[in-house]
Amino acid sequence: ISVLSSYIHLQKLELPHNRIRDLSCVSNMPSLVTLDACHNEISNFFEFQPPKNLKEVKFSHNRMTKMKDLGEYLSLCKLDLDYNSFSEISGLQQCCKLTHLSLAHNKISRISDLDSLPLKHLCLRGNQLEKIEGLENLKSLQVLDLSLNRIASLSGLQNLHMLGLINLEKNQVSEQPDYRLAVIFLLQHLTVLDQEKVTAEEKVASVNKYDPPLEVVAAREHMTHLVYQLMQPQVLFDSTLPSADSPYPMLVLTGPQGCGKRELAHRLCQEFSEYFAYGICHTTRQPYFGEENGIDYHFVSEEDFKDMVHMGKFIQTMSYGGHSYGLSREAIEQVAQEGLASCVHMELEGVFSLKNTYFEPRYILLIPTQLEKYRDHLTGRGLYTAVQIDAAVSRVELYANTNRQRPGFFDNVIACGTELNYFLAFVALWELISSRAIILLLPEDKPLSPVSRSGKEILASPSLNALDPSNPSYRSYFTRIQAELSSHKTPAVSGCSKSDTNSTEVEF
Ligand SMILES: Nc1ncnc2c1ncn2[C@@H]1O[C@H](COP(=O)(O)OP(=O)(O)OP(=O)(O)O)[C@@H](O)[C@H]1O
Repeated sequence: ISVLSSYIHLQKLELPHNRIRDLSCVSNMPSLVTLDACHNEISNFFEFQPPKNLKEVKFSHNRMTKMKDLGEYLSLCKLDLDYNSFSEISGLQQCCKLTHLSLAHNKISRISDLDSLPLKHLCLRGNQLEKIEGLENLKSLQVLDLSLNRIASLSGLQNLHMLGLINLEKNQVSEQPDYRLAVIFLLQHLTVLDQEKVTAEEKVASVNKYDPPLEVVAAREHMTHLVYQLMQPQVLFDSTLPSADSPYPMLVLTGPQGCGKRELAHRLCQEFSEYFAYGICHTTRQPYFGEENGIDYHFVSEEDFKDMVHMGKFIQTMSYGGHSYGLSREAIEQVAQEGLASCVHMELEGVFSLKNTYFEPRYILLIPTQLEKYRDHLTGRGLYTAVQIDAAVSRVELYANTNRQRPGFFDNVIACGTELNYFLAFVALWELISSRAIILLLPEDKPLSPVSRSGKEILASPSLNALDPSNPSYRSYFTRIQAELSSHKTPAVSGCSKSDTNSTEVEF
């Protein structure tokens, strides 16, 4: 084809299906924009002077073995090198306009050197790849074909946020169970996987499998307990039986770990002992110093807990910090048989679960408003590792979000977080209950006030002690803040309001 050397104005050159070995004539075509030399016998890679505007090159089905630096081919946008014998990707770093690259059916065993490219389409079908690597920075990648390789894992696919189409057919990984759902979950913008459209159902199923929303987890958990319960001989829990007009009264205090809800629950049951008793949950964690079995929790082994689940004993369960927690039907029934309402505390997931049951508790959210103080408080307890503290603090936003996004999900919200706020939270709770704003279903004939003492006496109680679970009397901690209180007016803290004007950090 040396005769073509005189065609110096050529912009488009198509030479497919010949026996061409030498393309040096292209050096005389400075205006060339597209070059198609596929199905030839070329073994030299780009052996010609770079035409300044060369955008598209097709060299598929040739005999090339080694890539070289294409730094001078600055306009290159599309490069088709399928069906050659390349074993390595190299020399493309400077091709700052390369958006389409195809190297299908070569002998490439590693993805390399593509980092800085603005690639939108990449095809490496039919190579010898064993893992997905070197793609993390290809933020513009929209189409990726890695089919017919030896890829065994999906790792390396994360961060490809623009990817809409991927083909991983004929790799080991595509044989794995739930492979489709895993890919769809990793690549949230995917529309086509392995040449099949991704359906809306698959998208929902993938999220439900790998990051299920709280409702889904709760629904599954509820179903499990219900099925196990139905498999047992039926026992009538008559004190808590649902009835249309008066559901059994229950109060659930919820909020992140160590926010003070447990202390408030105990305190409430002390002060309103004619109305409330503490619903004792089961847990598989070890008791902290000062905690008593049958008062704070029923402390049980993992095995016993599992047995209880299988015997349908629980209304709800939850895993938190590597331990299991559960509220049993019997715990509630015991309180109910004494003619009392149950007061329990639990994490948000527990609330979602309870909402599936026939119980109709009132839910009060206690939310720390000042994250740093909450963190200090958890640290000061000396019970938690840094990871546990981070986890607890990070969950505050989950509570705040739930409250913001689901009006009415909690019956009341009380700000807490500092010791002073714990006190204020109690006062708020006390006011809510006294005014019957939350427990609407308590018997009307009982006068609603703290049974033992007046409000002032509660504050002045000498028996009250520090807020520290390792202290045996930590359930009463109010004296410690008395001094602080004397310099404050008792504010009217009510549900859904922020009690502390300085506490502006968490919006709920
Ligand atoms: N049955 C349950 N379902 C869901 N969450 C529960 C249940 N029982 C307890 N929890 C919650 O699990 C978390 C861990 O409980 P644990 O008693 O181990 O923590 P803690 O450090 O003493 O904190 P807290 O003072 O909030 O109880 C707490 O937020 C607690 O309210």
